[in-house]
Amino acid sequence: ITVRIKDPERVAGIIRAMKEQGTHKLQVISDFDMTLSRFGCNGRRCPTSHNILDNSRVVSEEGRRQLKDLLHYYYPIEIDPKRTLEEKRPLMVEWWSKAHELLSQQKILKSDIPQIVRESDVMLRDGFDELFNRLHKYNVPLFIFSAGVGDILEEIIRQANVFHPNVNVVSNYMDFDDNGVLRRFKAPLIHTYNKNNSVLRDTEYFQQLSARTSIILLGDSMGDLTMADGVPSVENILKIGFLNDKVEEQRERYLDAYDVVLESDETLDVVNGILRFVLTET
Ligand SMILES: Nc1ccn([C@@H]2O[C@H](COP(=O)(O)O)[C@@H](O)[C@H]2O)c(=O)n1
Ligand SMILES: [Mg+2]
Repeated sequence: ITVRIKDPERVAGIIRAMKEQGTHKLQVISDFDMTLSRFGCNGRRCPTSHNILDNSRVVSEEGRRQLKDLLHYYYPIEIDPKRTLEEKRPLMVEWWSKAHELLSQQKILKSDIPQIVRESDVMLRDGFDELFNRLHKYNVPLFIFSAGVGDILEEIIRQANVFHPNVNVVSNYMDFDDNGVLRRFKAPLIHTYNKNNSVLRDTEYFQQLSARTSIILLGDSMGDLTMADGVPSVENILKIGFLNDKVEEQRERYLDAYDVVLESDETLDVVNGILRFVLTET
């Protein structure tokens, strides 16, 4: 595990200020895939919430092949450090739209979801239970803002017994017909590079987000950095980034953008350590 911090004094100052502001001012805004869930599973890539569906038995062999082709074409674009966000955005819309269209042709049942998740290889990062349970104990909202599939990620945290009432999710949700068959995905489409105010301002969480001015932001993509942009008067924000892929090429950019950068870390230990300090009275 490597923890990299460009400006350690600044980070210490933010953490101290968060503690002084108190529990009632704090919220955690987190990405889901590859941030709360693991990137590596026993030497292989862990599935994202999309991949869980893509690889499941409810998708035909041909469908699986097409979804994999999309992943192999668009994922390198998603993480390409040489392309600008402006270049990437329309391509991400293309990827998500094509994938959602393919999934919607597969006759996936709402009632299949618990089994699909149970049979998947998904793993939450070590220490997830400590994180979710501590935030619940201290009544700190955990806002999960994900470009993944909301129905799948909710089921993952439900099966892990940590879907507490302080957890709210904004993500891409499936739209089922009266027979419980997937027909389409609900709007707005959330992809890696529109996780910002444009999506958030129409959600019921917008008001709640506004009152909590100390923010711990957790992400793994450059697109996750704008997840807190909807909060109007942020006083303290600590951005913690998991640098999972193309580590050497992306290190400098991550260090410029995130306050704390975690490399080769499949745990939530650093986040838990900070929360332990911020949320206790000593
Ligand atoms: N068809 C797709 C589209 C996206 N992905 C991956 O999902 C991740 C986005 O979800 P977050 O919870 O991290 O916002 C992102 O890493 C994409 O690579 C996918 O696997 N399949
Ligand atoms: Mg992610």
